[in-house]
Parts: sequence; structure tokens; C-alpha cells
Amino acid sequence: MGISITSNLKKEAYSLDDGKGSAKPRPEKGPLSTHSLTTDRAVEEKDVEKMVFLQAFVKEILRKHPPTYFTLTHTVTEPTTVAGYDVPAGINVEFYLPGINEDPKIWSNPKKFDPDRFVSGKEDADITGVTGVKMMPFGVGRRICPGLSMATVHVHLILAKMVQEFEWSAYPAGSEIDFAGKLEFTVVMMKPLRAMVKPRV
Ligand code: HEM
Repeated sequence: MGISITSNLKKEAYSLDDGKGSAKPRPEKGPLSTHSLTTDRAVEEKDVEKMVFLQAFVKEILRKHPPTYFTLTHTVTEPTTVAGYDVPAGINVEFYLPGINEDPKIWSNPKKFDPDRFVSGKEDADITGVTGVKMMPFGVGRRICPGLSMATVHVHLILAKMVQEFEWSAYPAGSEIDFAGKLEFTVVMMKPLRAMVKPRV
């Protein structure tokens, strides 16, 4: 499950949300980072914590294109109230993630793919849910995805390496990318991504 999710997530990342698949995420530069992707050595895990835009970019992918639409099914063990609804013990609850991730009551311009929302300091979200829940791509609480750390390290690093080494663009050149998803075991692109990949020499 983890491998399938992380690989789908990376496909979303390469294609990006501008519909053209231009070679982003943009190189880390200026005040966003003390590290540049154009450095003469391969990016390493320790560099990622300084790459503010990359972190914002991955968080925005997880918000706008969560790899699963639902968490796993949870059973209520004692009567409770959620958002004003009484939930009796013994029933199953499903959490629909895009309903939270794109809730206009908690996000500005939620339909827009905009990593800068996390850079500018306008908005933030704790993906572990410890300090509050505005998005929960890994679930939250006791049954939170145990692969969270591995998955986030993996996605940040592979994405940084792919962008450092290659230029990515849509195929055929200039074509629009259709970001519509469909649910298989995880969410996959309805029309598989076709990309041109050129080594940055
Ligand atoms: C971006 C990548 C990933 C995402 C978005 C993701 C998301 C999720 C979600 C939403 C759940 C359900 C949590 C809940 O119901 O509250 C889950 C559970 C789980 N995930 Fe992940 N996951 C990812 C990667 C991984 C990886 C890399 C592994 C293993 C190496 C992994 C292993 C598991 C396991 C074992 C569970 C079941 C936990 C339980 O029921 O107690 N996941 N994941």
C-alpha cells in the first residue's frame, strides 16, 4: 500500500497543477532556502529540512491530491458527537479527506493548487493532527499511518532528486494535463501521465 501511494503521489508532483507540466517545483533559492537544487552535489536527506518550498509543495499535493479519498474504516466504541452529529457506539465511520482538505471554512481558495499558501505564512496545517485537523492525508490519532515518516522522507527526497537531475514537461509538448483522479486501491490519475524527461546536464 505504502509503495503504491508514494509512487502515485510522485506522479502528481511531476505533472503539477498548472496543467502544463512545466519543470517545477522551482529550484530552491533566495530567502526560501539556504540550499540550492542547482548545487554541484546530489541533494541528500539532510538538505530537505532547509527546502521550504519543497516542503510546502509536498504538503499542498497531500492537501489537493490526497493519495486516498478515505482513511480506513473506524468503528465508534462509545457514543460521541462530531460536528453536532450524535454518533452511536458500534457504527462504522468513514472520513472523506477532500471534504476536509477543500473546506472553504478552513482554507482560502481551496480549489487552487497553491504551495505558496504554506510559504507565505498565511496558512498552515499540521499533517499529524496533533495541534488540530485541517487535513489528514495519513489519518490522525491512534491509528495514524505508521508509514508517515518514511513516506514523507521518501517523497521529499525522490522529488528533489528527480527535479535536480531532470527537466520534466508535458507530452505532447504544450498539452494540458488532466488531473482527474479515479479510485483504485489508491487514487490514480484517470488519464495516465505522459511526460518528457530531459537530463539537466
Ligand atoms: C504518502 C504516502 C502514504 C499515505 C498518504 C498514507 C495514508 C494512510 C492512511 C490515510 C491510512 C489510514 C489511517 C486511518 O485510518 O486513520 C494509512 C494506514 C496505514 N499505512 Fe499508510 N500512507 C502512506 C504511506 C505508507 C507507507 C510508506 C507505509 C509502510 C511502510 C504505510 C503503512 C500503513 C499501515 C500499516 C496502515 C494501517 C495502520 C493501522 O490500521 O493501524 N503507509 N495510511
